[in-house]
Amino acid sequence: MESHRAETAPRQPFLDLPPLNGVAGTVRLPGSKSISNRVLLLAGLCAGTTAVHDLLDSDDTRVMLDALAALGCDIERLGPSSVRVQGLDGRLRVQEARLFLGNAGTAMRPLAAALAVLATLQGGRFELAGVARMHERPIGDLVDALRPLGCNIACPGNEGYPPLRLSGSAGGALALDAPVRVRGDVSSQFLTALLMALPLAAAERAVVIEVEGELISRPYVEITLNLLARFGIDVRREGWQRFTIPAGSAYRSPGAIHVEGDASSASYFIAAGAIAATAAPLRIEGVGADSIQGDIHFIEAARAMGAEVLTGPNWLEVQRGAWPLRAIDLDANHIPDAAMTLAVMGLYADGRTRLHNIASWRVKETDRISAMATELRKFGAMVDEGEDWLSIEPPSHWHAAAIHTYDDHRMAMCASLAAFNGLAGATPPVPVRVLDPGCVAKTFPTYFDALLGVATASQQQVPVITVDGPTASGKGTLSSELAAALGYHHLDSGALYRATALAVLEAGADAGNEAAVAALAARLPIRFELQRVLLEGIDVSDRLREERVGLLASQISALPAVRAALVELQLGFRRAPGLVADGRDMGTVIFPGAALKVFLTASAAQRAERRHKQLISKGISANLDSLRADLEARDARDMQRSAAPLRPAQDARLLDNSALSIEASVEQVLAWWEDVQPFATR
Ligand SMILES: Nc1ncnc2c1ncn2[C@@H]1O[C@H](COP(=O)(O)OP(=O)(O)OP(=O)(O)O)[C@@H](O)[C@H]1O
Ligand SMILES: Nc1ccn([C@H]2C[C@H](O)[C@@H](COP(=O)(O)O)O2)c(=O)n1
Repeated sequence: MESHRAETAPRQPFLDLPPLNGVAGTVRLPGSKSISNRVLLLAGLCAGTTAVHDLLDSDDTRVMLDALAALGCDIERLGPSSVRVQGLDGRLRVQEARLFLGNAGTAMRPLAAALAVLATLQGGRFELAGVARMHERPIGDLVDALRPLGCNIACPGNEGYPPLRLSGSAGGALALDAPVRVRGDVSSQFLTALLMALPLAAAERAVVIEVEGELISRPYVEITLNLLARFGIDVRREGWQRFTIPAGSAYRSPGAIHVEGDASSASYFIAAGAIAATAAPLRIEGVGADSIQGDIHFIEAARAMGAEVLTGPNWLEVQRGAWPLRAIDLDANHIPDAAMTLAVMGLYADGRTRLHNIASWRVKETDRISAMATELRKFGAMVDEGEDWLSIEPPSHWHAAAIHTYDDHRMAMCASLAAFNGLAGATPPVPVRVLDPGCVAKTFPTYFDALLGVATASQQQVPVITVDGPTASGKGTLSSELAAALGYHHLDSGALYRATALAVLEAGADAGNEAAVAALAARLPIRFELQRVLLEGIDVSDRLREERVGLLASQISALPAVRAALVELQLGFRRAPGLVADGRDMGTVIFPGAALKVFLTASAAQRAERRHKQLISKGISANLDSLRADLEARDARDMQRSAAPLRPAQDARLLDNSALSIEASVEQVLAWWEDVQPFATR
C-alpha cells in the first residue's frame, strides 16, 4: 500500500525523525556526484557526443549542466537519469558567459581552470560565481597555479576566492615550458582541475604538473585519472608529486558512460546497517568492490568499528557485528567526506572515537569540524576538536535535539543517523529534528525517503496529528498543508469511505447489506499517489467527490462492520516520519493516542459558501441553500450515529476557522505542534 505522502517541499524548515529501531531491505544509491560532474565536464570538452547514464540529478549536477548549456554544448535529456552531451571539441562556442555554480566545488574548480585555459588560447570573458558560502571557499591555490601560465584571472570580491573573472584575447599562448606547480595540501580539487583543463593545451607538447606539499584526498585524483583515461587522456604519474599529460593528447568521447552509485552516500546506509540491521543485512545497490571512488574505503573503517560487510562488484550487504560499535582512532585523510559518518557512528561506540588529518573539513560546504562538534554535543556527546581533528565520546544521556545543517548536505544526512538512539539505550528514545532537510538536494535529493524506505520505527513512536470536524470545515486542506510543512504522510480517511461507496455503486451491491459492503471495504484496492486516489490502478479522485458518492459514503459510514473493516488500512498509514490524519473519528477511535488532536469547525453558512465556491470553480453548478441543507443533514447523521460518531476527542484543541484564512489555520496548528515538541532550540 502506498500512502498519501506529501512531497518534500524544496526548503521545508525542518524534518522531525522519530526514534528509529531497525533497517531492512534494499536501497539503490543515486549516481556519484564526483563522477557525474567530472564526466559532464569531460563530455562537454571532448570531440563527439557522450550519452551519460545513471547521472546524479541534484543541485550540483544541475549547475554543471546549466553551465555547459550556457557555453554552447547541446544537451539532450534521454531519460530521468540520462543525458546526451555534444562536446565542444576543445573549441569555445561562446566567447562570453556568466556562470552561476551554486555551492558546487566540483563545478567551480574544474570549470575555472578549463575556461581560464580556453580564454587564454582562444579569447573570451567569463564570470564564475556561486552562493555566499562558495565565495568563502578558497580557490587561491588554483589561481596561483594558472596565473604564471599567462591566464588572466581576477577575483573581484576577495583575492583568492570566487567570484572569478577570466579573460583573454584570441591567439594567446600558455607558458608551459616549466612544470605547472600547484599546492596539494588544502584540496585535491585544484590538481583535478588542472588535470582536466591542461589536456586542452597538450596537442603539440607535453604538459607537466608538479604538486607542492603532501597531496591530500588522493582517491579523488585517482577518480580523475581514471575518467581522463576513459576520455582518451593517459596521464603518466610519478608518485603523487608529478603528472605528465603526453604531447598529442586530445579528448575523445567514449560514446557512452555509466556513472556508478555515490560511495559517500553509501556511507550513511553502511552506518545504518552497522547500527541497526540486526535480523538481516541491509543491501545497498550501486557501488561495490569495483568502485573507483575513494570513499569505498569507508567500508574498512566501518568494519573496524564492528560492521559486517559483504561486497559484490556493485553491491554491499551490511549488518551489525560488534555492538556497541568499537571506538576507533583513524587517520581519515583518505576518506574526508565519508569520515563525517564515522563521527556519528562514534555516538554508538564503546569509547572515544578520534578522527585526525581531516583539516580539509574546514573548507568544505561549511567548517565541518566545528559544525559536527557543535551539533553532536546537542545530543549529549562529549566532543573535542582541534585544527585538524575531532573526537567523540557517546552521550551517557541522550537529548532530543534540533540539528543545524549549515546548508551542508552531509550534516543533514549524518544527523539522521542519530535517530537510532534507542538502540544505544536512550531512555526514552528521542526524536531528531533536522533543520533545513532540503539541503540534501546537493547530492541526494531523495535521501530521507530512501532512509525511511528501509528504516523501521515502532508505531507508537511515530507522531500523529489528527484533524476531525464536520463536512467542508477545511480538514483536508489544513491536513495536506500540515503534512507538506512537516514532511509527513497524509491520511484522508473520508476518501476511504467514499471509495467504498464508489465500489458499492460500481458493483451494483445492496448498500443496506452491511456484510456485503464491509467485504468490499475490507479488500478495497486503493492506492494514494501524488495527491491522486487510485482504485484498481484507475484515478478516481474526481469521481470520489461526486455528490451521490459523498451521500452514500455518509450512509455506509454509519455501519459498524464497514468501519471495522477499514481500521487496519487506516492504522497502516502511521509510518515514519509521521502522519496527519483527517476525518471524523481520527482522534476519538483510530488514533486515540495522537500527540495533537484538532477539532476543526466553521459555521454552517461559511462551510456551505466554501463548498459552493469549490464546486463553481470546478464548473459544477450548485445551489447554496440546498448545499447548506445537505451538509447539515450529513453532519447530523455523522454526529448521531452510534458507531464512532463525529465529536471532539476530550483532549482535542478546538479551532473555529470561520474567520481564519487557510494560512492562519495552518500557522495556528503548527504553533500548537511546537508546544508539544521536546526539541531544545539553541
Ligand atoms: N480557513 C479557510 N478559509 C477559507 N476557505 C477554506 C478554509 N479552509 C478550507 N477552505 C476551503 O473550503 C473548501 C472545503 O475544504 P476541504 O475540502 O478541505 O474541507 P473538508 O473538511 O476536508 O471537506 P470534506 O469533509 O467534504 O472532505 C475548499 O475549497 C477549501 O479551499
Ligand atoms: N473518519 C471518517 C471519515 C469520513 N467519514 C464519513 C463521513 C462523511 O460523510 C464521508 C465522506 O467523508 P469526507 O470525504 O466528506 O470527509 O465519510 C467517517 O465516517 N469517518
